[in-house]
Amino acid sequence: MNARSAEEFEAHLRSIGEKRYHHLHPFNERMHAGELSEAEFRGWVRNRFYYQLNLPKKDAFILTKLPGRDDRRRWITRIIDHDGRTGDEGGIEKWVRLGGAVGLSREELFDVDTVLPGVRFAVDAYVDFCREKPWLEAVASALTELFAPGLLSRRIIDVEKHYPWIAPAGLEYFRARLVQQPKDIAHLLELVIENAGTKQQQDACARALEFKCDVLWSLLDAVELAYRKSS
Ligand SMILES: O=C(O)c1cc(C(=O)O)c2c(n1)C(=O)C(=O)c1cc(C(=O)O)[nH]c1-2
Repeated sequence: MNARSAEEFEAHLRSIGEKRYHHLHPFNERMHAGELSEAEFRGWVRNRFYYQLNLPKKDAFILTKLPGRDDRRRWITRIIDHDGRTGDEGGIEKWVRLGGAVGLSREELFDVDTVLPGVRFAVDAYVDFCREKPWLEAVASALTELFAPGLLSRRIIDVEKHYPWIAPAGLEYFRARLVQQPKDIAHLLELVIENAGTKQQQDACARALEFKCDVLWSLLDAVELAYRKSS
């Protein structure tokens, strides 16, 4: 089979997100409708923090595999965006502030032994995927970011509207991501579309994106199951 054209390939990748991205998950739908209890919201922030903590690690695995210096120079900004550097607190610290806004201490957030088993399983699978797979597939697994800006914009609006007990300053993480994400998305698309030259490589990238949709979906499944009863 022939490889898809660049346009067809990108359209195919986007069609996967339209069907399988976690904006469709019932937990996210309830978040946007204002239906989450405080315990559910707090449970999400606490468990999603494990994902946040692991993003720079999986990006570091990918960094070691990227063949070109220019791409490594661009990729390394993803690690700094989360870990921060002098004068820039970074995304992990912003998530700690979100934790504070929903009543979670720094100690509770960093106590990763209490992360839900399903969340740990999903996030660890993502890190392992990025450690083990060839760089093209590992990079492609981040393509869920293509669909994040729409979700994040809605999240900022709907959380401010429906959850007045959360101080708006706690949402700074999401506002910062909206500024940072376009450069990440441009780089991801460039790397994947220019380097997946064969049908087999394109299919492997599509499967990586599907796998990542499953990671995000499973994370929310675990949170939904654990906290729904306590509400
Ligand atoms: O809140 C979200 O819905 C959401 C989703 C995703 C995503 O689609 O993977 C990311 C983020 N946020 C995010 O903030 C982020 O920094 C990020 C990095 C990555 C990645 O896989 O490299 N995904 C995401």
